[in-house]
Amino acid sequence: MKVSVIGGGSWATAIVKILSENSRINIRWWMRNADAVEHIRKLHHNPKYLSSVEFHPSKVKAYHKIKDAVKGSEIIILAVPAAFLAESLNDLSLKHFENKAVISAIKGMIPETHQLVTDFIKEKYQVPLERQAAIAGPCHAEEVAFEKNSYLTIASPDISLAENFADLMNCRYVRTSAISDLYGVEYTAVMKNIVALACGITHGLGAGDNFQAVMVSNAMLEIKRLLSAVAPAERELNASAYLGDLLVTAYSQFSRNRSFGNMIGRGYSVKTAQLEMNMIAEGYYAVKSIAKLNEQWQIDMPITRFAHAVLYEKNSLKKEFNSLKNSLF
Ligand SMILES: NC(=O)c1ccc[n+]([C@@H]2O[C@H](COP(=O)([O-])OP(=O)(O)OC[C@H]3O[C@@H](n4cnc5c(N)ncnc54)[C@H](OP(=O)(O)O)[C@@H]3O)[C@@H](O)[C@H]2O)c1
Ligand SMILES: O=P(O)(O)OC[C@H](O)CO
Repeated sequence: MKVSVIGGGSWATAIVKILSENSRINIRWWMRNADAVEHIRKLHHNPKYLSSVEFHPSKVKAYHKIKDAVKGSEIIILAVPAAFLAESLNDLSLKHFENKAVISAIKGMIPETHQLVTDFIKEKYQVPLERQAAIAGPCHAEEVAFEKNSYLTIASPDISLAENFADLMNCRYVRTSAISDLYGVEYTAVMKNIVALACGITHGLGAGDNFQAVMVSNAMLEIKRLLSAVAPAERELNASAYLGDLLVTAYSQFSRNRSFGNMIGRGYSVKTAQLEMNMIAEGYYAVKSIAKLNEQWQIDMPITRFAHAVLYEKNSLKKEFNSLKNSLF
């Protein structure tokens, strides 16, 4: 089976590693960086992300032209930050997606349209949601590189697609399961990045573990209100695809969003924090989309409101922090 992976960052690299464990799969891997493609072809490592991971050339072929990477594959996995997805897929048209399953590994929203990734793919490339799935769960790329035990949940309205893809990703150190709650896991993934960013900001401002625990508990309630309003369904929010994903991002040393927020809380500008990070904090873009959508939804979202006020309204950090403190319980 041929599987295309779109993206050259940490998560794409981790996904290629996981899929390489499966003897049934050949991987066609696209990234925008031509030098990195050459490096992988010659030296079998991604030079910039998870560079210790080695790829077997008979299993993994790297491409710089996206049309070559998707040729003949049955599954396309999207693993670029949401802000760069439209640009990355620019050379593809409807025919490149015909009869293929599309799996989103992205935990963000399309900034220009404020769409979930699967809605964007449905609208632009006419791939119905039943042919799409999302990869969810608490799993940092860096830990995949070290083969630390991890759990992923694959969500699709077509449960057999979710189960089949979950089966492909199951390996010695990754255990997978399948659910049907596509929108639920996508919105949760977007929200947990916003929450981690806000946790980072408050930590940078001097808040401790006590406050963070209150933030995370309130965040679960914020997520619950959001999901009840925009994607009502029966779901187990304590499952690892929801609560677990929130916890790992809010607490892990590997969290980009938390680190980014922490720098903002310590007084860095957005530009400086982005330069310092060298990786993408999805939450930065997601805050803007969720705040915009909430102008219509009108859901009580104090943590999103706080992050938006600090990042986009340039309000006083201290004033916004005080107002956040008064909104939590
Ligand atoms: N990292 C994780 O542990 C993890 C886990 C689960 C889900 N995710 C999700 O996976 C998605 C990808 O994140 P990531 O962690 O792999 O990101 P990352 O490691 O920060 O890599 C960023 C990627 O974006 C590309 N990029 C940067 N600026 C760009 C631009 N202006 N135009 C086009 N491409 C650009 C980079 O290409 P160059 O290297 O060429 O600059 C690189 O391939 C995100 O939605 C994230 O939430 C990540
Ligand atoms: O945990 P972070 O902040 O690195 O976010 C990246 C991904 O969204 C993790 O799920």
